[in-house]
Amino acid sequence: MTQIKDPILELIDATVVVNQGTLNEKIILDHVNFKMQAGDFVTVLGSNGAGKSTFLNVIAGSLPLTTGQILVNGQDVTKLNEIKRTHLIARVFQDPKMGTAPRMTVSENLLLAKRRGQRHRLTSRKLTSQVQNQFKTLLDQMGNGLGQRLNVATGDLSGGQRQALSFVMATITKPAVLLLDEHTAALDPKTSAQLLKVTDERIKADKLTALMITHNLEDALSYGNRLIIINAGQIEFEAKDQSKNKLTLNDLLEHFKRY
Ligand SMILES: Nc1ncnc2c1ncn2[C@@H]1O[C@H](COP(=O)(O)OP(=O)(O)OP(=O)(O)O)[C@@H](O)[C@H]1O
Repeated sequence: MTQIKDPILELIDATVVVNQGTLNEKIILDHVNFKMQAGDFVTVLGSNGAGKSTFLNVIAGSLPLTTGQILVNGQDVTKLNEIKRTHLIARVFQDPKMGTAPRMTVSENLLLAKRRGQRHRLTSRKLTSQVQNQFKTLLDQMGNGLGQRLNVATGDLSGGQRQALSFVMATITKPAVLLLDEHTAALDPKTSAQLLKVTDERIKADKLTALMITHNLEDALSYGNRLIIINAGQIEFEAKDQSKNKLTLNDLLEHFKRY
């Protein structure tokens, strides 16, 4: 008998209505039911305005649900705001400037990230050589010279290095759920491909549970064990494991023709 594992993330009838009671009232997340098991890596597709960021926003807690529930590791986090969810959920945005403090050095930013969700996280900026070495090892894995720039102000990094740092910061505490919001979209093709490769390696190595929004259909096919398409605030299509592996670019293009 196969054992059914408890989900890491669960959305139950998750709904967001904006401008309620006005002429502009609109359902932007429409009774979404969704579960992720440990190690699931879901690529998220959808046209502009489909509701992809809304989906990630409600999971992160930056947008409250109007009705419904969100559970992480079985804990009801529906009423917790974004800050109170940071020990469970980490996010990397499209803009390399988000998520890092420009005047702080690379290692100071990493130290803050390492202490995320802990009390007294601002007590000291001092780094032991052990922690410094740990940071260097992590950054060297990014393969873009970041490991040589531990004492450089983050604002002086290239966009690609800064985005790689944001990714390391988001994953350093092995969050229960990792949200990637088009995190490679602002990078040139080579840098983007490199960050995607290490993203995939880290998700697999640490068995992270991750959602990645992308507009790149090939990336959505190449990465992850699940793929979803959001339209009008609903999950309209889902493919998993073998059925995802069988999907082709043409299948996705056909799907998008309907919108
Ligand atoms: N706080 C809000 N108040 C009002 N409308 C909102 C709010 N947040 C999102 N919307 C609307 O909800 C719809 C979905 O937006 P969302 O940003 O989730 O789409 P998206 O799929 O991420 O689009 P894109 O690919 O362009 O980033 C859009 O029509 C948007 O204008």
